[in-house]
Amino acid sequence: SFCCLSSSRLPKFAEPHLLSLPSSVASRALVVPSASMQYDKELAAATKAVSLAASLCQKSQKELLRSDVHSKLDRTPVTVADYGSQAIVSIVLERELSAEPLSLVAEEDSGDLRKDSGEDTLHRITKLVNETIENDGSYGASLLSPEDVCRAIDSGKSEGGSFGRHWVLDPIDGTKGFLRGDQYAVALALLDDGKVALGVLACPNLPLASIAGNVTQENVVGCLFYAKVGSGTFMQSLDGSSPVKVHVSDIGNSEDASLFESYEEAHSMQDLTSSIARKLGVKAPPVRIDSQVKYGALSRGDGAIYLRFPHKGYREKIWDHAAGCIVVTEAGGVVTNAAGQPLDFSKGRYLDLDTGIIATNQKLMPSLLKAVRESLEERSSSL
Ligand SMILES: Nc1ncnc2c1ncn2[C@@H]1O[C@H](COP(=O)(O)O)[C@@H](OP(=O)(O)O)[C@H]1O
Ligand SMILES: [Mg+2]
Ligand SMILES: [Mg+2]
Ligand SMILES: [Mg+2]
Repeated sequence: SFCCLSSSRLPKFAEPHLLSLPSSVASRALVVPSASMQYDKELAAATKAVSLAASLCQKSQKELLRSDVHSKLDRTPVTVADYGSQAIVSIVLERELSAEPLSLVAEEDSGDLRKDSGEDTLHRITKLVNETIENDGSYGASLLSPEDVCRAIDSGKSEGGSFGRHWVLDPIDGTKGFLRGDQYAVALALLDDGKVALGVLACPNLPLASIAGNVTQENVVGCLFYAKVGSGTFMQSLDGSSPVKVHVSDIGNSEDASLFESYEEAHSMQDLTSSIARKLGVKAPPVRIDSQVKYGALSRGDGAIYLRFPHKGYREKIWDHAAGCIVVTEAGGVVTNAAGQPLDFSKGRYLDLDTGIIATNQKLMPSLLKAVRESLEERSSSL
């Protein structure tokens, strides 16, 4: 048995305003959307897509068998839920926004599923996707074939770039956390001329109440964060409670700050992050969480600093940060590279990044940047 979002429980907060106008008004060519209405239609579609994908992931996480885990060429894991989530988001965006051509930059592709060895997996993914769409009920009963599912996954092959609109998707961010039964996120953002215009982050295992200090009494889990440029960041429960506006921590004394980093030791140089924490006088031990859930938790002030310093040679992908970045910045935070410059999402599928990503509030940023600079200098002189 499992629980799925019914369409009536899907979030309704971001319906396009034009839909409620008489058609004579809606069809008038010269209706210029006000700043607050801009991207409303896209945000509604993104929220629906991510909510459905999250329900697919929740169902799959419960049923997950070892055999559903595969290794990609880069030896990172991928599951039926990663593929299924990507297919769902692609299909929902396509159906909800059919007026515009869809450019999607997404992590997975169907290469392995189209091999003989992938046939069984593809069938399980197709079943998951069809069940999720059927449960939602808003797209009738037409069943998708395995080929439809592969095509939906492969619409994520766009290269992005600095012109026009591109959706950016991580169907499951934190696959390793997902496999452990820990934190993971479905992360979707829209780039417009190289800048993040909106972001939606589903965090199916994140408690609704604060996880500050790494403890929570709350047993209600499943959060959805969304942010639109210039409009703030909101959070609601994944099953559709009314949204609340969130804000980053207002801590100004770094000693009281708590610090997030990757759960996976291989994803960040923890000797460097502990040197930074020492310089800042941070008292609490770092809180290790998988995926962009760190950005979500930061946006509501559960912690004050996120440090990410991958080992040399690792190239960060835009889908690992685009949604999280706008969720934090619209909540009043700052996300930069190690030198304090904003992240540049306009360079294609990869972030053009030298060293590291840091996120915090405005008050702590100057001392954080100083600690980062000193720790990096000490490191390079000791190597
Ligand atoms: N060696 C490495 N260094 C840094 N990041 C890595 C990495 N190997 C994988 N990753 C990325 O780290 C993401 C998870 O983030 P986190 O470290 O915050 O939990 C992974 O996303 P996926 O799980 O979507 O593949 C993957 O893109
Ligand atoms: Mg991956
Ligand atoms: Mg990822
Ligand atoms: Mg992923």
